[in-house]
Amino acid sequence: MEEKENQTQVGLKSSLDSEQFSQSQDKELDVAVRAVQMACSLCQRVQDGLISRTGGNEIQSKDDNSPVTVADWSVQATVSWVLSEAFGSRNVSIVAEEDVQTLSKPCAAGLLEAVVKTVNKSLVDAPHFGLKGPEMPLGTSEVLEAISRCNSNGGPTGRFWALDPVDGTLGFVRGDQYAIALALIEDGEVVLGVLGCPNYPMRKEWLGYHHRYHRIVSKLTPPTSESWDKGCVIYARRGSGKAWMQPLLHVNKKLVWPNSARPVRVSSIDNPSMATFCEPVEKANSSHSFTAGLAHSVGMRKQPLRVYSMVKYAAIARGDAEVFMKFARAGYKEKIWDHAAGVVVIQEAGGMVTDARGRPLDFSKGTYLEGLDRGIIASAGATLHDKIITAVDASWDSSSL
Ligand SMILES: Nc1ncnc2c1ncn2[C@@H]1O[C@H](COP(=O)(O)OS(=O)(=O)O)[C@@H](OP(=O)(O)O)[C@H]1O
Ligand SMILES: [Mg+2]
Ligand SMILES: [Mg+2]
Ligand SMILES: [Mg+2]
Repeated sequence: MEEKENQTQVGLKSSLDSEQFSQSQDKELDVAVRAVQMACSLCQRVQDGLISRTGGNEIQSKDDNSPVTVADWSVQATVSWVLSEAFGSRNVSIVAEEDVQTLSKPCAAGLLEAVVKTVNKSLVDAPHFGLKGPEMPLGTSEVLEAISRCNSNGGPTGRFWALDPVDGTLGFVRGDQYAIALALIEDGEVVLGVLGCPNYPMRKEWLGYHHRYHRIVSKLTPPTSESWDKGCVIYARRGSGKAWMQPLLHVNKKLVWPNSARPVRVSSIDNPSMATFCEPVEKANSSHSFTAGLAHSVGMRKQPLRVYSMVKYAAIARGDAEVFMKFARAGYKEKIWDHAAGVVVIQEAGGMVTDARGRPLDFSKGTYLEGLDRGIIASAGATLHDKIITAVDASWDSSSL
C-alpha cells in the first residue's frame, strides 16, 4: 500500500516535472517570438530611414568587408536585454554575430548614440509586444553591456541562445530581404528557432508586388489593404512536429500582442521538374554555377529563387520553394547563427536539412559548423534530398570547388 502511494507520488511528481518543463519551454519560445517581433519592428524603422536618406554613418564595413548597421547592433542589444530581463542575466548565455569593438572607438560616438537611441525607441514599445520595458531609458554603458554580454562561445553542453540580429545585412541595406534569427541550443541540439522576416509577406504572391512597387512607391495602396501583411515571423519547437507563422505586429496600426498564428508545412512536391530551388544572391557566398549544374542533373528546370538571408529557410518551411542549396568557397566556415533557427523550423515543418554528404549540421562545436562537408542542402523531403546528395557525389570531384 505504502509502496503504491509512493509510486503514485512519484508518478505525480514526474508528470508535474514534465508539465513545468514544457511550461518553461513554452515561456522560452513565447519570449523569443515576442523579442523577434520587436526586433522586426526596429529593423523596419531603420530600413525605412536608410532608404529615405543617403550617406550617414549608419552603415559600416567590417574587416571582411561585409556591412554592419545600426540595426545589427541595436537588435543584438534589444534581444539580449529582453532575454536577460525575462530569464535573469545569470541564466542567459548568448552566441551572437556582433561585437562592440567598432562601436566603442572614440570616432564612433555618433554611431553609438544612434544605436542607444534606436534601442530605447524600440524598448519603449515593449508593452505592445507583451514584454516589460526598462523603467528608465538605457544608458550608453547598459547598451554596450547588453551587446557584449552575447559573448558565449557555444559548445557541446548546456543551453545557449544563438542570435543573428540581422541576417542578410546586404539585403537589408539594399532595401530587400533580410531576417532576424534566434535559436535556443541545448547540449548541441537546436530546441527552438524563430525567424523574423520583415519583408517576406504572409502570402507569396505579394512578394513580387512588394519588391517591385511597394518600397519604391510607398504611397501605393497594398493589394488587399485589409489583409496586407508585409512580413512574417516563423517559429518551431523541436519535437512538436509543427511550425507556425504569425503576421508582423504593427504598433502604429494597433496590431499588438496576442497575435494570431497558423501552422506552416513544407511543399508536397517531390518531382524535381516541378521544384524550385533557392540560393544566396551573391556569387561570393555560394557557387551559382555548381548549383546550376546540380539542379540540371537532377532535372530541376525552374529559375532559381535568389533571396538574401535565412528567408530561404522560411521559404522552404512555408512551401514556397522545395530546395535550398549553399556551396560556400573552400575555407569558408559557416557560423551557427546563420543556420540554427532555420534548421529547426524546416525540420518541424516536415523538411530536411543536412550537409552535402547527408549528415546533420553539428551545432555542438562552438561558433562554427565544424565538420560541415562541402555545403548545405535543405529540402521539402527525402526524395528530393537524396537525389541532390547523390548528384553532389557524382559531380564534386570534377568541380573546381
Ligand atoms: N564568403 C562567404 N561565403 C558564404 N557565406 C558568407 C560569406 N561571407 C559571409 N557569409 C555569410 O552569409 C550570410 C548571408 O548569406 P546569404 O545566404 O543571405 O547570402 S546572400 O547575401 O544572399 O548572397 C551572412 O550573414 P550576415 O552577416 O548576417 O548578413 C554571412 O554570415
Ligand atoms: Mg547571418
Ligand atoms: Mg548578421
Ligand atoms: Mg554580418
